[in-house]
Amino acid sequence: MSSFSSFSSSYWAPVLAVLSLLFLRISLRTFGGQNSVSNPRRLPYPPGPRGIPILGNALQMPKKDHWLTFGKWAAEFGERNLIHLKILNRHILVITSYEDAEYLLSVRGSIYSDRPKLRLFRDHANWDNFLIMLPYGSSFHLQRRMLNEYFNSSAIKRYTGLVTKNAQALASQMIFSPRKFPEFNRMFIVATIMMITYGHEVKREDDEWVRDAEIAARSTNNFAPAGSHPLDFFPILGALPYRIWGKTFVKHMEELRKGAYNLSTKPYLLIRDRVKEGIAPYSIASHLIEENSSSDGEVLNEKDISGACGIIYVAGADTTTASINTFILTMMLYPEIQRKAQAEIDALLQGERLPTLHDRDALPYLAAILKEVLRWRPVAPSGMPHATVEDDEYNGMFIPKGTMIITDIWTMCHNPSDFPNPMEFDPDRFIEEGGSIRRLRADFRDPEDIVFGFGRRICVGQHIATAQMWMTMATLLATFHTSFPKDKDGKKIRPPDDHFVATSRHPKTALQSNFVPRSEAAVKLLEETVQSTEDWKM
Ligand code: HEM
Repeated sequence: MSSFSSFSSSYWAPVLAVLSLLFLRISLRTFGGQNSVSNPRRLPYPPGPRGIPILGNALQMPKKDHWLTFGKWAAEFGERNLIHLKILNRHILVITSYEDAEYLLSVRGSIYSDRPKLRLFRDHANWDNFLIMLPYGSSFHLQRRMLNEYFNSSAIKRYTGLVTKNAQALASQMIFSPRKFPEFNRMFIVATIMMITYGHEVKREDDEWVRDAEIAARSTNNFAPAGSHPLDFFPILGALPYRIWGKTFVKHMEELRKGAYNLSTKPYLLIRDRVKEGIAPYSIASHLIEENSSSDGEVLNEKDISGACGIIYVAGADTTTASINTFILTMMLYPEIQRKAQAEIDALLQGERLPTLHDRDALPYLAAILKEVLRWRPVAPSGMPHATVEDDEYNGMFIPKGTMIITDIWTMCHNPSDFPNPMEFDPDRFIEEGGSIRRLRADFRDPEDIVFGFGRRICVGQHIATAQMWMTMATLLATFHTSFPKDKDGKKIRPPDDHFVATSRHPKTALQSNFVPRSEAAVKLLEETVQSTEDWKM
């Protein structure tokens, strides 16, 4: 799901024409309802580019890759690493430094943990129970507690067998279908998610559950960037019939509503029936249903259970898949780094077995590659917006209630003071070597503290995401060499430079890569391991 609200929707043209004629600034405040500013000490807003009356900075907002513009603005205006923008009645604060993000979103978390009101999604399309959309309140706390029980750093140990099995299954597919990495990467990441969440086994590429979820996740793209439709700015417009926005809008709204149903209500009802019949395998959904069932069979908190389970696919599939694709891209771009990682694995395993998650601490160079993949092309470059629930003052600046907070993860990950030569892919930046000792440096800024967001809304799935990434990376490195494929003239087929511009949206074209087994022994070991692996049970 697109994560940032800007002002590029085509729906705005007629609205603006009417607005500029009809609305005075004061009436914007009345309709928007977000701007009841009390600033008795008349403190300044944080610095930022100068806007124009009524529209504010709307026309300066970049159409794409806004994080790059934020970085430039930070250098120009943001000597304090904060940039203030205003679009119509909405205040926006962009935070470009790790320290400020950590302080405001964690230490002052009681003020900064709301989400902007994505009214189109929440009020008009039934996405109101998905954790990622929830306001900071009781449902938010309940769903965080629910998911934390299954995804905290120690809980995810119970998925070790499943994550390992699926990484090995992915690698074994590369023996026969070396050109289909993107498809199988996605399938096996989703297989883990579906098994953990619903106990559903994904066996084929065209699995019905995956297809439904995929269509549902895609239906959000018609309204990207989320929060940018006139309905989000002026809820009063919601009283008008949808057809005033055109036929396509009506169709896209139907798809969005169906998407919400297919992602949360449909699988929930199915698992609830199975629990009642006593035939549901253990899963997050079945366990939550059992935990919340009263003695007369009624299930409490149904909306929260279905929302918490539904968000796992939306938030976890694209992000993890895209990160692994970025890893493959870096291995093709930097073959010497690939060889160094393989040498580290070979030295530990001696070709006698495949890696397991227990080997993580013993392979510091691989850990460094994982961190560098997350940093170099963060999949959520401007995070998910937070919002403030009350007025705040920070370093002599005023931050009004209802301000949308953008964490500019891209700029933080490319800050040259923390990461010298930030555009270089250089895992060695995290490593110290001396004699026969190689270990992760203790004194570096850890990208894992940035890319998963901040404070009370920090990513729920960060531990399972890095476990899936690590396991896939280690297994592929142990068994295959990957390189750019060549065209009929022997020229390397490289994706365009902006292929992985780092959003969790899908890449423009499928990543082509050429997987060649490192040796016959590696293939034999892989096949034997896959055959001897038993079905996984939670
Ligand atoms: C490499 C993979 C991933 C990355 C980089 C990532 C990154 C993020 C970021 C930046 C946020 C926003 C945090 C904030 O608001 O400050 C987030 C939220 C979230 N993530 Fe992830 N994520 C990843 C994988 C996953 C997975 C596998 C799951 C599922 C288990 C997941 C579940 C969530 C949920 C539920 C939220 C919303 C939390 C809330 O609103 O309170 N993520 N993630």
